[in-house]
Amino acid sequence: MYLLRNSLCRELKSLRTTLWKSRVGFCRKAGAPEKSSFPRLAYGVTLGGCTFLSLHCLRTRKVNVKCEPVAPIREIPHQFDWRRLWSYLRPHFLKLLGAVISAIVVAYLNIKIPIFLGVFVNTLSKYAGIGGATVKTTLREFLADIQKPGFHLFGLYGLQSLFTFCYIILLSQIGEDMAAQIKQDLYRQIIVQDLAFFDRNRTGELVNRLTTDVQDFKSSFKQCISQGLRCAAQLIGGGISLVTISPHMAGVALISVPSVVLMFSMLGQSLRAISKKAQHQMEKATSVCEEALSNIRTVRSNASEYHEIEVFERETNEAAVLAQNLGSGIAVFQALTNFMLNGMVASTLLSGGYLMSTNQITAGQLMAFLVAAQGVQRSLTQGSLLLGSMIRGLTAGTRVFDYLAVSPQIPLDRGLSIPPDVLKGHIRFHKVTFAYPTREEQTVLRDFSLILEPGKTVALVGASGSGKSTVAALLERFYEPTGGSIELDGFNLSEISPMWLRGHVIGFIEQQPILFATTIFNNIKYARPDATDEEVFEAARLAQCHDFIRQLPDSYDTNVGERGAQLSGGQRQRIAIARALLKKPTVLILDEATR
Ligand SMILES: Nc1ncnc2c1ncn2[C@@H]1O[C@H](COP(=O)(O)OP(=O)(O)OP(=O)(O)O)[C@@H](O)[C@H]1O
Repeated sequence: MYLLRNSLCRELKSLRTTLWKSRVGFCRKAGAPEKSSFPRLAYGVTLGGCTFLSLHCLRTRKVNVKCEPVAPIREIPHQFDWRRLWSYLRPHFLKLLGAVISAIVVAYLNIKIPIFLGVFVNTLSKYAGIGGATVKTTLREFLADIQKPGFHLFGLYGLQSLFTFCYIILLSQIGEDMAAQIKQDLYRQIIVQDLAFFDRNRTGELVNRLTTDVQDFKSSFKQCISQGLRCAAQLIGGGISLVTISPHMAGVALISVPSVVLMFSMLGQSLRAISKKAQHQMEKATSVCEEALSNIRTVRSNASEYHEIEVFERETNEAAVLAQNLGSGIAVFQALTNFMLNGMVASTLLSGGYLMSTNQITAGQLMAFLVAAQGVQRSLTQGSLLLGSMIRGLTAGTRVFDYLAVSPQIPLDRGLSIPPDVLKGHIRFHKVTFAYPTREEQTVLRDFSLILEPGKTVALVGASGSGKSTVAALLERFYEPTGGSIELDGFNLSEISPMWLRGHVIGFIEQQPILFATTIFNNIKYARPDATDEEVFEAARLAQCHDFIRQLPDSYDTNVGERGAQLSGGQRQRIAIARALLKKPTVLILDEATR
């Protein structure tokens, strides 16, 4: 303990000396005269479990500005938000209209084609059994006769292909644009959320929203518009042409349609609930593997590989069972639909045969009727298949839109910034009370008061879990106090823009600093992308990491690996310190950054 304390003191002293030497650079940033600048440059609010004690816990004058208690995160809706969907579709309205019209035209042509096919077959059937005429006469007559119905039929086939091409290409463009926009909005929405949001939601789940859910939603949207629209139009049109060709046979054939529609709605409801559960479970399984893989060192050092495999297997098996339940539901639905549809065709043939035997309809009419009935049957089969995709899409869409509807309690860029000549770095915690939003029943700070004078190095000391990091987190405005107030140079922190505060005032080095999987140079520059190379090197020198970086084979271009895994813990911390120093912060917080 004693040694640890001494070594920490040494670290802090050396850092303080370095900072002292660099005071000129910091002064300029703060816009203050060079001589008096160091005091305002930094509070090293060193937050350590066993560091030396220099805690100012003062009861100070009453403040007027009172922080509002943190409101609970807004309840998110769980109904599909059609209005939001429309907001994404509106910019593509013309294309969507084009796609819808093309799909309807295709459906209309699909209805018309059997009728023209019937005429075509009737013309062909005239030549059945002609053997006495000369080949030449027969061919000429045949060509003259068949020309018109043939031209119509092939014309319709051509148009059908053209409009199919149109709606597919238009829907593909709309779907891709919309998915990209949703992804971007979702990412923008997620990344600005309060830390409480990230305390509540696992990374794997969030990544799932951005990838799988958006993908599912897009595919389902495209399918529903193209096939769904075509199915519906064909169903209606097919029904009309069946009635037109033969009302009697149509009556027999369409008898099963209402029951299929009824089944659609009844089964759809329960299938959607199963789908929601299955997707949630799949997400859970992904989170498990994401967490294990991203913390592979911890898994390995605890020899927990087999345990992780077991957990993953359990979660995926559960997901598979739920997915199978969904599949079974869809299978039952499709089997019933097929049975009804086949029954419909068989009864149509029976009644058609009878009508033909009594000369009430021609062979061409029966042919036309059968093709139209087949179209209706195909539409219903496709509709039942579509149902699964639609359920998946609606569930995924609901989850994506739910997240889009969540707004952060602490908007990132709203609030005031203190002019450089006013900014001194005087900090005051006044009777601060705080409980983490995810654990409201546990008060971490109660009536906590603290004054931090500019130019002082203050250490907070306390047992593990006593709230030292929490003080730093509140100063960073990661969370809002539930009571009391925090002031920076007399301004209530809750009125100050968090973005400005974190970007210009506070340099924060976390307890376990994380680096990005890029070069050391980029990691340091991350804090200030506009910094010059020299400034980056200078920050590294201040953090005493310049020398060891130079000794690495690729020097500043060394890739640090995922989360900085290819560096030692101490090296990671020093690079994180350099990153914080590059901002030339007015207040520097070291949360046991140099253990
Ligand atoms: N994100 C969080 N959500 C809920 N509770 C939290 C969260 N972070 C910390 N806590 C709880 O708040 C209390 C204070 O935690 P804090 O990290 O401030 O302690 P600390 O004094 O910095 O501890 P240490 O010296 O071990 O770093 C602890 O009981 C901890 O369990």
